[in-house]
Amino acid sequence: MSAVTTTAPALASTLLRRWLGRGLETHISLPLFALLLLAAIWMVTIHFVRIEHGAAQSAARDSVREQIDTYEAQLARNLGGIDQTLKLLKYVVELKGASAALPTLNEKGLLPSGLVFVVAIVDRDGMVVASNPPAPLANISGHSFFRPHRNSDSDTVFVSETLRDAGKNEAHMHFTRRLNDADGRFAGVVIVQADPAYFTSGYERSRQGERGALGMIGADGVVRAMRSGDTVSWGQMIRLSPVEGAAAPVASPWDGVLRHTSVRPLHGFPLSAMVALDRDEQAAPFDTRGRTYLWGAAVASVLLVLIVTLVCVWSWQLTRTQRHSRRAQETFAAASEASLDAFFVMRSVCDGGGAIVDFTIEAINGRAELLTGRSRKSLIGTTILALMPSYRHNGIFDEMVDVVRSGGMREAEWRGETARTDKLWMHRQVVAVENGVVAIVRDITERKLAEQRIYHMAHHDELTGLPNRSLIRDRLDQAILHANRTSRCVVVAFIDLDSFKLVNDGLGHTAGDELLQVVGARMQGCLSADDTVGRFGGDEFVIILADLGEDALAIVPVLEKIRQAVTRPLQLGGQEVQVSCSMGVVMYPRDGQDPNTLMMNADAAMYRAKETGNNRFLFYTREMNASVEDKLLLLEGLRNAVEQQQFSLLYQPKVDLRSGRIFGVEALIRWHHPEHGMISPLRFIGLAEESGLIVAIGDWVLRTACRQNMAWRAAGLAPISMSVNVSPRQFEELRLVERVALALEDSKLPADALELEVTESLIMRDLAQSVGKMGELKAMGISLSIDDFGTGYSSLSALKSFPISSLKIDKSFVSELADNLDDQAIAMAVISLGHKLNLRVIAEGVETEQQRDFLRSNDCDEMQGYLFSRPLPPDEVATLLQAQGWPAINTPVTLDACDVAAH
Ligand SMILES: Nc1nc2c(ncn2[C@@H]2O[C@H](COP(=O)(O)O[C@H]3[C@@H](O)[C@H](n4cnc5c(=O)[nH]c(N)nc54)O[C@@H]3COP(=O)(O)O)[C@@H](O)[C@H]2O)c(=O)[nH]1
Repeated sequence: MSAVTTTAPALASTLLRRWLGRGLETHISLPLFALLLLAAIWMVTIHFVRIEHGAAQSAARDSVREQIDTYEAQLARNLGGIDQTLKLLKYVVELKGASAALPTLNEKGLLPSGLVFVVAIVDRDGMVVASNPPAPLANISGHSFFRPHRNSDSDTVFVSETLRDAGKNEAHMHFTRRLNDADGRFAGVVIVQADPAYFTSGYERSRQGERGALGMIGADGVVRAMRSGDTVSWGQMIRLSPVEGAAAPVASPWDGVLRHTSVRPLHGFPLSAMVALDRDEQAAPFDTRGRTYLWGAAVASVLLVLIVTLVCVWSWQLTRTQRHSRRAQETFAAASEASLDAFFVMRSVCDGGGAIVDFTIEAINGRAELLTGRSRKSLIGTTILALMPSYRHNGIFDEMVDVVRSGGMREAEWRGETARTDKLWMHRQVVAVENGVVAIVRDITERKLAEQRIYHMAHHDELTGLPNRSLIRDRLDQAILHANRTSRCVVVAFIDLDSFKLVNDGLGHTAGDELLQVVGARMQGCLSADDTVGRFGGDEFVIILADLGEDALAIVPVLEKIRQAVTRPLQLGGQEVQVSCSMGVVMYPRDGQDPNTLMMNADAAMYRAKETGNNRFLFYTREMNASVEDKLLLLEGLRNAVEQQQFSLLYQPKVDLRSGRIFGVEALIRWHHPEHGMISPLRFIGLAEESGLIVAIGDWVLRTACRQNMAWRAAGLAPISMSVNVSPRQFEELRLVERVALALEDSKLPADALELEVTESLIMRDLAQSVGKMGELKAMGISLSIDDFGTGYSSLSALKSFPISSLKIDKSFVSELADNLDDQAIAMAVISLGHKLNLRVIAEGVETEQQRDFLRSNDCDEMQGYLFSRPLPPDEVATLLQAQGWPAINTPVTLDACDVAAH
């Protein structure tokens, strides 16, 4: 509530300020001003119109007065003359008689012109007795002008109404006086007859206009003569009081037209003079001026309205644009304040020639203060080069100038250069605005570091931190490019650790990992910063030495240093371990033109180094390529062999050392190459393993061996066990258990007649998983045996957990049993160990009787070797079994060739 009460006045004040502010806006203030101006214009105009109106009335009044004066004088003269004639005529008639009067007067020249007036003498009976000009005798006693004189002895002049002459188109007025005889009795009348036009001849069109009127009115209100324009009229009844230039025009009774009218009685006559000026005609000049004023005001008003409208529309648009712009600026300011980006609004500073020499900071946001470590106050007005002198040389200033010149936007990332920002990565966006640029700067350090981390992870080996295969390849590409540009050489060394497998399998993965880390670090320690050592995979390393001369021998000391560094003993899990390495060395461009060829050749040289005894480096030679090519050819052939069923199995008997009887056989594969003849599994099992072909091949071996065993049984031979070798990849394959079950099911061989031989190293790859899988197989009734026992490093505790039934002493220990005390000790230890774990122990590779005797005397359970039998085809195994006293064979014991691919 308090918030409401406290904010209401503030709101009202804001609204008032905004309203006043709006009022100041042109499109609002200008119309108000224009309204005032319009009112003023019209007030002045109306004022002038009124002045004109007054002037018109005043002028009309003056004119009427003047004209009535003139007209009155004119009438007075005319009427005076007429009356004088009447008086004279009366006098002469009364003196000399009617007949002599006119001649007397004519004689004296006292008669008025007969053209203008008709003078007549009428006797008491109304008979015209004399006239000038002469006229026929007539009686006028019935006329209106006769009776008043007969009935009254008044000696005043009588003015008759204007009458049209009978039978004529002419009209006349009659001015009469009474004639008396000597006794004063009525003796007749003297008459002066006049044309009414005679009394209106003073009409001036120029002064009275077309509709002005001038005339003479009888005291009875009847017009005697009146002219308006060209028309002379009479007889109208006009009851007008005598007026002297009335202030206002009045409607004329005869036609209703407004006229300024003046009526003035004529002294001595029952007549009045009248002048009436048409109001419109009189006011015409003034009205014209008034209209001019009005037109002027109207035109001025329209112009004013138009101009104001245009200005208002323009102003409104301008204001709207400004308001939008202001809102946009406010929004921009608010947004920029809230933004995580720093904003710098900068105006170009130009020299006299118009070239941009600097930028002045005009506005910034809070983020910009944080970024620069300077206050807004200190930044605004500062030039960018004063703030950041380095921008002149690092391209940023040139970029800003370029943005101003060509418009648009530029963006880039760069590393800070000030003490405050030298650890920061920033992204800038420079955008052209009017008279300058806006720079939007974002701190992207976190993103950059993340990118670097991701890049490092993607390009480095997690274990050793060394460049991984992808970065090795990249560095090699760069080194080759550089070598091409500078005509220099690059050396690539492919390094494989000797006996790493022993450490890894024997001491565990952790020890193996540690070994790789130590060895990697030692190799790195032998090289300069420009050289590269990377982990290619497993226990393989690659070294790239760039920018070298053509003398390959010059790098021998480096290679030797690496070899010695690797072979230095190290402590792993409390044990001193020593490994060596074999290196294959190639030189670009001598040994290959591209990275792939170089790597392949280095690999070939490394293998040759291994073949020739390990712990050495060998430079690549052309002949080494043959083995690589061989390998490729072999792989190709192996694929064909799978498709074209080029395999067969031999079976090597396993003999009980105590009874000397065969109790089982080991299935051993053979490849019958169509061109190269028989190929040893020693040559192709590894390749099949590498290529994955071992899965299909192993499956075929398993099925064939099971079926063969059942074939012997079907032939009536004694049941024996069948041992099948399972390679690591085959063992790890997800469907191994399923495949074994299928082989047993298809062949109907009892599970306890099948033994799978796996190596120690295979189990140790993933102990838990291996033991689990072995457990599943054992649960099916299948036996498991550890092949080549003694060459790996299974711990006793691990060995205890293996669900196996026998150990096979590797033939490398058996071969020198007769002379080598170490081998004897190992063989005896394995036998003892096996028995302690309730396992049977079998020795392989027994070739001599001494070996057999040693084994027998040391309680070894079983043996296998050339001494008893080489691996044999099925029928020969059958013969051997038969020879042991089993019944004669009555069915064939050799299986048809089986389709590997079909399985
Ligand atoms: N995964 C599979 N591996 C197989 C399969 N078949 C064979 N192999 C493995 O190939 C290696 C070589 O086998 P091979 O050439 O068949 O040699 C075996 C025997 O011929 C040989 N042997 C047997 N007795 C003696 C002897 O007295 N002296 C001597 N010098 N050699 C002898 O030993 C090989 C059997 O070894 P092992 O398997 O360890 O018992 C070999 O590693 C085979 O395992 C196959 O189908 N799958």
